[in-house]
Amino acid sequence: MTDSTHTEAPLGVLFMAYGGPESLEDMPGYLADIRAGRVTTQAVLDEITNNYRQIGGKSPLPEFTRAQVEATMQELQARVQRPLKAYIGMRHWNPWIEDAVREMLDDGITQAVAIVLAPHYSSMSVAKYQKKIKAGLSMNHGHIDFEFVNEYHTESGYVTALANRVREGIEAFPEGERDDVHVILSAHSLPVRILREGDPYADQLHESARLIAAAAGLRDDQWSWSYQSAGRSPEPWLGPQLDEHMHDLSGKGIKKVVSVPVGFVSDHVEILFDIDIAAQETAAELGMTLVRPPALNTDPLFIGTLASVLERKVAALS
Ligand SMILES: C=CC1=C(C)c2cc3[nH]c(cc4nc(cc5[nH]c(cc1n2)c(C)c5CCC(=O)O)C(CCC(=O)O)=C4C)c(C)c3C=C
Ligand SMILES: [Fe+2]
Ligand SMILES: [Fe+2]
Repeated sequence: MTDSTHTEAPLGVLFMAYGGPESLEDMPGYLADIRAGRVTTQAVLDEITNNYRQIGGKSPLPEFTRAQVEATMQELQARVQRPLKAYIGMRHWNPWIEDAVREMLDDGITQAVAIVLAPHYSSMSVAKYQKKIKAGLSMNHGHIDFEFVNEYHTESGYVTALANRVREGIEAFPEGERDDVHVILSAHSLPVRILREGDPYADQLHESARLIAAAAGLRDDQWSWSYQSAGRSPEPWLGPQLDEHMHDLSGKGIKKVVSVPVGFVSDHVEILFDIDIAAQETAAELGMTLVRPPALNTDPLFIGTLASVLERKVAALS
């Protein structure tokens, strides 16, 4: 296809992420959005604000997202003939997805690809981001042909990058101890009801975990699965939770642990507080050594994965 068949506007590339507060003053509004109108008690607000205070008073997620977008766009534009333009939209905070969509319409974008910086599909995550795109289009009475990346949990670059993190974590222990090191792969918990609803989230996570463990050359008894960061709502959430799982492993005599969250692609509060502070406290109580290698952030293998899945969607539009 020649360039003359395309409109003059570039092809839009919309990157979506969870969003994070840029200061502690943002916390009430941020939580109100996440909790979708349900009342947040002062105690919960204070607890979560304090968690953010301990990781530096703001979320590093917006900054990591911008760095991931810049790196991915460089690689994607080098592979694709058409001019591209990147947009960032967050689900729970500024810059909102709906505003990014309005900007795309203002720029005259007619075709776009969209991706969430979360590799696993769920009706409670990726589907909600996509609904916000549709809401943005409808509130602005506009139309853009979108191709959506739904998931990328088995992509080889993503799997290899995390397997490298696993090995890096194990190698943090002295050589003679490495056979005794146990690897915990984890992801954000969701309410148990998603299983009855046929949601693919749990299956996709387990598939990623098996591939990562195999790529890292782990024995079956050398790794296990756990959920983390369950929300504060009364319904049951998928488990085991990281804290109880660590107690269980400790009871079996495991005292050296590497923690690799596989559902998050950058460092933020669910890692920097829930693992680096809360789980480290549990480890200290249990006499365990816990090593947590860095998240994927701008790892070239991960950025290559994002570029590849987006490239396929761009091709589907051309
Ligand atoms: C797969 C689903 C989810 C991912 C991934 C996820 C990432 C994520 N979450 C936070 C911060 C918070 N999440 C909170 C609640 C919450 N999170 C999810 C799902 C995912 N979050 C759910 C279903 C809920 C419960 C919402 C509700 O209705 O109550 C909260 C609020 C406090 C709490 O309930 O714990 C915070 C804060 C970050 C930073 C993040 C990173 C990508
Ligand atoms: Fe969340
Ligand atoms: Fe959370």
